Amino acid sequence: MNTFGRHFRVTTFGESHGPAIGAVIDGCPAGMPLSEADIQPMLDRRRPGGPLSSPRAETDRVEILSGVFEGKTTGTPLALIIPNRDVRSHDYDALREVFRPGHADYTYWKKYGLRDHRGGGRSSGRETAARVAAGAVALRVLEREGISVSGAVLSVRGESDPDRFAVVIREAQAAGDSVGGIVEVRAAGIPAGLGSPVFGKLDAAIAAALMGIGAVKGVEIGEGFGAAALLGSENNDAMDATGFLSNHAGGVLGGISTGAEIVARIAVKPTPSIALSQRTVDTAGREREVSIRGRHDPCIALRIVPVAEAMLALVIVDALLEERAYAVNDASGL
Ligand SMILES: Cc1cc2nc3c(=O)[nH]c(=O)nc-3n(C[C@H](O)[C@H](O)[C@H](O)COP(=O)(O)O)c2cc1C
Ligand SMILES: C=C(O[C@@H]1CC(C(=O)O)=C[C@@H](OP(=O)(O)O)[C@H]1O)C(=O)O
Repeated sequence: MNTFGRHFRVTTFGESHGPAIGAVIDGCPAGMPLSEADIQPMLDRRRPGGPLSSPRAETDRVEILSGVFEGKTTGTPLALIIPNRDVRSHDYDALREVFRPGHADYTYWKKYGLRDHRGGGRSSGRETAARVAAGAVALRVLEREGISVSGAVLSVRGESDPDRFAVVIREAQAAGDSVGGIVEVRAAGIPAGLGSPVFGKLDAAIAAALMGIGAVKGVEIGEGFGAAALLGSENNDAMDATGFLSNHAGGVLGGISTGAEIVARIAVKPTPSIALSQRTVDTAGREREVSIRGRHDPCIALRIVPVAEAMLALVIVDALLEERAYAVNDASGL
């Protein structure tokens, strides 16, 4: 499955070491001003090449190929393309027959009987550039509705002082290792009433979207796992005439938005590709030792923030457009 959403449908395409990656969006409302300049800043936030990320030098320049006429969306499919500029695929020859522990090599091999060993093909975090491009378009739609999305790294390997993140990451990297972290995403300005009551609950859709990002191993909404240790009187969000007095629910009750901020957190695992020697097997089932070279993120949590924002934006825009599809026509008098 390479398509996400029902009303604002996003298909991503491309491999990490292919000529390009990109996204096709079907269902974007017509008449919205849109240019590459609306998408590029979010892609720049995700781009590799920073001091604490993979040194792969990608410019990640997006081009809109279709769906915009005279600066406005036409309501027809938007095609966004991002060329891959720095693949260096031969650096990955040693991995052709070896499964990297913690990566998707073994499962792709078992499922498809072949695999693109050059940076993992579509299992690469590189694919998330395409999601971010689509998410940036979703955010343009949401902005016009007064909805905003933001994200932040809460901790790295249990350390919650942002001034210590770089130290913790560099320490692990120097030892040939990697670290994980926790990231929070929020959406504000959400109207009450988005989502479905039974199947397709808004919180379920958010969890699936966030868990659908590589390296995400846990999702919680609002109080999340912490709610299990609270009393009902502590966890309930009491109300007065002005609205909710707290937001333990994280903005969703019964699968439907409450109108309060949506708050979700994700647990991001340590980067699987590490320089330390690890035991594995090859495609012939022989036992091997592997020490992974190449360009890898020492801490994916730092890079995942715009990706998580993009996925949350895609869920919300989809729920918003679904709501519009079923909206009562007040003018009809029915
Ligand atoms: C933005 C981003 C960057 C990533 N960078 C790397 C990386 O440099 N090296 C690596 O081994 N995995 C990296 N990953 C993680 C793998 O893509 C992921 O662990 C792999 O596909 C297996 O999927 P799973 O962890 O969800 O089971 C990255 C993921 C994301 C979302
Ligand atoms: C290229 C990106 O991240 C990549 C994600 C990734 C992985 O295994 O997920 C492995 C590395 O790719 P390669 O080994 O081909 O350099 C990262 O650089 C990107 O985020 O744009």
